[in-house]
Amino acid sequence: MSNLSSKPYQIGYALTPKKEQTFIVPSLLSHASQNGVVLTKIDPTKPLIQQGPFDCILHKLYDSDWKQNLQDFASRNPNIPIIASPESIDILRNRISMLETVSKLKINNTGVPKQITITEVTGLENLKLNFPLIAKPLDADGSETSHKLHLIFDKDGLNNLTAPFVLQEFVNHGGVVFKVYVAGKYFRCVKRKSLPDISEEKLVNLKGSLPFSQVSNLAAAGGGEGCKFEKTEMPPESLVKELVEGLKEKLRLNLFNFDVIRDGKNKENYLVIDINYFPGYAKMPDFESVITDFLRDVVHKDINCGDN
Ligand SMILES: Nc1ncnc2c1ncn2[C@@H]1O[C@H](COP(=O)(O)OP(=O)(O)OP(=O)(O)O)[C@@H](O)[C@H]1O
Ligand SMILES: O=P(O)(O)O[C@H]1[C@H](OP(=O)(O)O)[C@@H](OP(=O)(O)O)[C@@H](O)[C@@H](O)[C@@H]1OP(=O)(O)O
Ligand SMILES: [Mg+2]
Ligand SMILES: [Mg+2]
Repeated sequence: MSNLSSKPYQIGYALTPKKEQTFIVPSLLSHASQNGVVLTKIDPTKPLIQQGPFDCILHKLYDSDWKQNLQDFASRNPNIPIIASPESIDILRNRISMLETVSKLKINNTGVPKQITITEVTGLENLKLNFPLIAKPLDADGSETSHKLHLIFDKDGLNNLTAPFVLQEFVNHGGVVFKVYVAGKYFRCVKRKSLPDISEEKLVNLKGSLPFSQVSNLAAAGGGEGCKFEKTEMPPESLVKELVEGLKEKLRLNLFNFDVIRDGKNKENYLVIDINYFPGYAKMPDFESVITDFLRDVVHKDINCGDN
């Protein structure tokens, strides 16, 4: 189906200023408009039903007024797709529910690191986890603090953390993380630099904790430290595909990415460590055509966006 000779599809978007800056770029706008897709900014503080008309809504905002605004729009316009339903997005805003989805898939050789939630910072003596650990804020709500993680080398490193947070076992994985970007029918796995392995010998000399933030973004452009990074094999395509299909179905989401690491102790085993709603697609090659094709598929109902 083509709309190139008829009216273009109107996609309303509601994004944070940061997301708008990185995603709504001239190359996307021009590729989309050449292919019959126009992206129009929504004012999230005003009723959606008074804006538009839209053929589809694309958003990454979480506050309750916005959710109400979306709901009012959806009940009046049940046939207009919304990317994505707040209920699905909320699953990814909590680092426990996020990874529970992976465990439920029960895919061979694929799991998540051992992790527990800490709601108060007392009584942390008998943790059934092995050091080193990573502390991650429980809420993955897109704030700067939600990306502030700590490597914890010993018991002392557990002091001065702000609850609630997740304590996750650090898994040696050869310093490379695989990021799998999903946009509807499309997916692509890329390599990024990650934290280096921590051997038992090294761990003896490491004390307390070490803060870090968005380590994989630092190497988004340049790759890793030369040869070893280049030589790192990608995970099997069949496994990536199974994860993509499983997560799309369980989460009822079409726009997300997830981080996967290969267990250094057992190289058949893969662990999913993070899933993000509507990540930084502009870092992906051909992102303009991938996103435009996806939006056209959604308007054509070739892709189901959930409830409406
Ligand atoms: N359990 C783990 N074992 C080893 N390395 C890990 C583990 N968890 C996280 N990492 C490393 O820390 C990085 C950041 O962790 P994570 O992806 O959970 O944080 P984030 O702030 O949600 O990241 P993003 O920017 O992708 O949203 C990962 O990309 C990986 O390099
Ligand atoms: O652009 P946004 O503000 O959505 O930031 C997202 C960021 O994209 P950007 O680095 O291009 O900005 C993503 O990076 P990649 O995984 O794709 O590398 C990832 O960190 C998401 O978790 C972030 O979303 P948040 O968790 O903060 O809501
Ligand atoms: Mg991550
Ligand atoms: Mg994340």
